Amino acid sequence: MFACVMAPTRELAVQIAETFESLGSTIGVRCCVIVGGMDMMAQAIALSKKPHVIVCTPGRLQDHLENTKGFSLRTLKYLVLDEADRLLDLDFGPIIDQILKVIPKERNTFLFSATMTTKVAKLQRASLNNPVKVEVATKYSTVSTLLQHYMFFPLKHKDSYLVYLLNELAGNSTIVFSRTCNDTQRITLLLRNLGFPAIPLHGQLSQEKRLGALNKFKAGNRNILIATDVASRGLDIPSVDVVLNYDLPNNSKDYIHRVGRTARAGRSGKSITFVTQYDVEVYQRIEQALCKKLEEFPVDKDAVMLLQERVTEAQRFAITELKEQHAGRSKSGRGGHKRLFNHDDNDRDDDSVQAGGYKSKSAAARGNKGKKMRK
Ligand SMILES: Nc1ncnc2c1ncn2[C@@H]1O[C@H](COP(=O)(O)OP(=O)(O)OP(=O)(O)O)[C@@H](O)[C@H]1O
Repeated sequence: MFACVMAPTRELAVQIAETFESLGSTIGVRCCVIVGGMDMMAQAIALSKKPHVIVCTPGRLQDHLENTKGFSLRTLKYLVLDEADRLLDLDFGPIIDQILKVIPKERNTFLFSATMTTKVAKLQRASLNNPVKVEVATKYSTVSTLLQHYMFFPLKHKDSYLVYLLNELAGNSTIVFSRTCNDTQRITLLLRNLGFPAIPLHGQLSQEKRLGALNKFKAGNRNILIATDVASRGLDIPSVDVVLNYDLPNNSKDYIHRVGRTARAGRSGKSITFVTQYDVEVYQRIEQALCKKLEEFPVDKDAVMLLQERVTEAQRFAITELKEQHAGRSKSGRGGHKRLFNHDDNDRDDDSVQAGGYKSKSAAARGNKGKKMRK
């Protein structure tokens, strides 16, 4: 083992491993990806073949260190932490501490992130000797090709504004960030009921579904990805035109990472952040961190209000469908399975998307009331 590259999400680890694999034959490097949600045994076999590089998420790496016979990091020369500030924070920190105890002190450590922690206690985790800091900018900066906007409206109209905006932006490849797994699923169902090609990505989907969603979005089969912050860091999808912050990010760092999913490598992109009466303070802190005031996105409020009736109806059906999914899960006797959404629910994505848009059971039951909304 030569190098270990760690990333906070499975999707990012897989992306990094794909880059190594595509370079592999040219540079003669064998890489192995070790992330949660995949078969431990297959990974153990891959590790036994002594790859030069492993790309991993911290939890699964720790799992292998503890349980896979013959596997250790004693010969490690390079440790890379991608999205290092995230890996060093409280969620992952204790696992990283454990891992660092079993790797050589004599090594090169690389920390990468668009936002880096200044907290000494966190940086101490990485046990650096003679560190060198390379900084592109001292403040949180975004690229000039990214046009950033906000929209301000009352909370009760949030879904109508989302639908209005997606109609306005039809044809663009868009990531919509929401705060919770449950709401991510609800918004997806709501949009599908209105004919939008939306697909969810969140931590309560199986690993297969998570990667499947990402691949469908990348391939353009669905051009609206509804995601939690699991998609906010590191993912490099060149086709993303727009980032919508349906819910505000928890802090300005997360804002930087989310909007960084568009306008990559010199391309242009757009971000629009939803601000309701309850979000003003957090939003102002984000603007302060950016050192700039964003422009309001122009909205035809009358057009938004005209959508309200159909959006309300679609909301009702989305809630019913969510309940159906929960009930289906209990009936199928998968009580021990702690996922909110079972595999069958998500398989419907393949079965039910037709040329005219998604047709759920509930949508089918109400006939053409669920007709396509997009222009
Ligand atoms: N020197 C370069 N010349 C041309 N393209 C580049 C160069 N460096 C990176 N790119 C391209 O820019 C895109 C973004 O690169 P990458 O994903 O490494 O960025 P990053 O700094 O990790 O971003 P983030 O951490 O915010 O996701 C990729 O598509 C990559 O191929």
